[in-house]
Amino acid sequence: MNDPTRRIAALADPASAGVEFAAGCVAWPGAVPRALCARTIAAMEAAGARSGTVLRHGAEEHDSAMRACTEHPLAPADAAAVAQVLHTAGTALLAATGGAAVALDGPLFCRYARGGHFRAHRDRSSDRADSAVVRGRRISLVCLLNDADSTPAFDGGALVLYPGQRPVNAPLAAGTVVAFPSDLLHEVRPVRLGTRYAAVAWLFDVPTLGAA
Ligand SMILES: O=C(O)CCC(=O)C(=O)O
Ligand SMILES: [Fe+2]
Repeated sequence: MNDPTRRIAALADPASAGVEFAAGCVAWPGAVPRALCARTIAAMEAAGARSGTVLRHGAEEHDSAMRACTEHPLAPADAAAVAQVLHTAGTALLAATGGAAVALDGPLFCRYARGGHFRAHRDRSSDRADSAVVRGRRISLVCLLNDADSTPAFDGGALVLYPGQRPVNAPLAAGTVVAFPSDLLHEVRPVRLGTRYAAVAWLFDVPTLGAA
């Protein structure tokens, strides 16, 4: 058995465990143990698949020119450990920047086959037709579950962020958690070979739900 607890504890201090690779963007290498990555990929392959959508003015649309991947709904028990690591990482980043009450949306477990991609977009919406959860997104969290050196492996599929003048490639190795502001422009470049597996989640502002 792997021991995610030890890794989560290491995330409690983002300054020591995380690397700020661009303004406001932090990576925690090895936050999700490799064995958990492999188990999650197996669970994704065993789960159903639906083609990925994009949210436009309150509606989920299929647009494979914009986003080509499949989403795999895992049983809560299979998703829980990865979700907890993503939640802990996002909370650590928010704590460092002064955060409000937030909750986790996701994770979504996404599979990008050869040619799969997600063109430049922002995860946080300002369209009032979109849900409060999407309008309230503060921190985007991504954990790649495999990389060029894993089995299965893939090539291409870089996560490129646009925090300033120059694009920045997120340091995505299997098990690394990357956190960045949800209003930051970013894209997943096309997968050239193999299959890319990733977990994606968002911390969103609870007050924007209007329930408080
Ligand atoms: O898989 C990734 O690296 C990021 C995916 C993404 O940007 C998204 O799902 O919104
Ligand atoms: Fe995104």
